[in-house]
Amino acid sequence: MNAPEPRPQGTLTIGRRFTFEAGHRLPGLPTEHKCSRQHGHSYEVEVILTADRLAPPGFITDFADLAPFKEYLDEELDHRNLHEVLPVEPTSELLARYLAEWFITHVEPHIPGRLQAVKVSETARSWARFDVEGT
Ligand SMILES: Nc1nc2c(c(=O)[nH]1)N=C([C@H](O)[C@H](O)COP(=O)(O)OP(=O)(O)OP(=O)(O)O)CN2
Ligand SMILES: [Zn+2]
Repeated sequence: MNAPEPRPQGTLTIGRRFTFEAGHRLPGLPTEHKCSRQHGHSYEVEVILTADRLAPPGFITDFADLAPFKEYLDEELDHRNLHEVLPVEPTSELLARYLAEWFITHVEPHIPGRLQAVKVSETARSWARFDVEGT
C-alpha cells in the first residue's frame, strides 16, 4: 500500500462577520471635512481566529461559541452613538483594536482558538484591521 500523501504545511484560520449600526463623528478632523459631522454607518466586524490544533470534530472554534461577541455588539454598540459607549475615538482602526482587546478578555478564555485579527468596515470600500501580535 502506498504511504498517504503528506499534508500541505500551512495555517488554518476561520472568520465570522458581525454587523451593527451606529453613529459617530471624527472631531479631530477639520470642520469642513464631512466626517467631522455626526453621521452613521452599517459597521461590519470580522473576527479571524486560528489554533495550533483542531478541536473535535475538526474546528478551530465552533462558530456558535462566538455568540457572546455578537451579544456584546448588539447590546452595547448597536444603534448607539459610539462616543457615548466607547473609551476610544471611533475610527475604524481604533475600533478594530478595541474590539480585539474586548474579545481577548471576554471570549478567548472560553474557546479553543485564539484571535488573530479583527477587521472593521464602515463602508463597502474601506476597512481597518488589527493583527494580534504573536499569532
Ligand atoms: N483611515 C481612516 N480614514 C477614515 C476613517 C477611518 O475610520 N479610518 N473614517 C472616516 C469617516 O468615518 C467616514 O464616514 C468614512 O468616509 P469615506 O470612506 O470617505 O466614506 P464614503 O462612503 O462617504 O466615501 P465617498 O467616496 O466619499 O463616497 C473617513 N476616513
Ligand atoms: Zn464615519
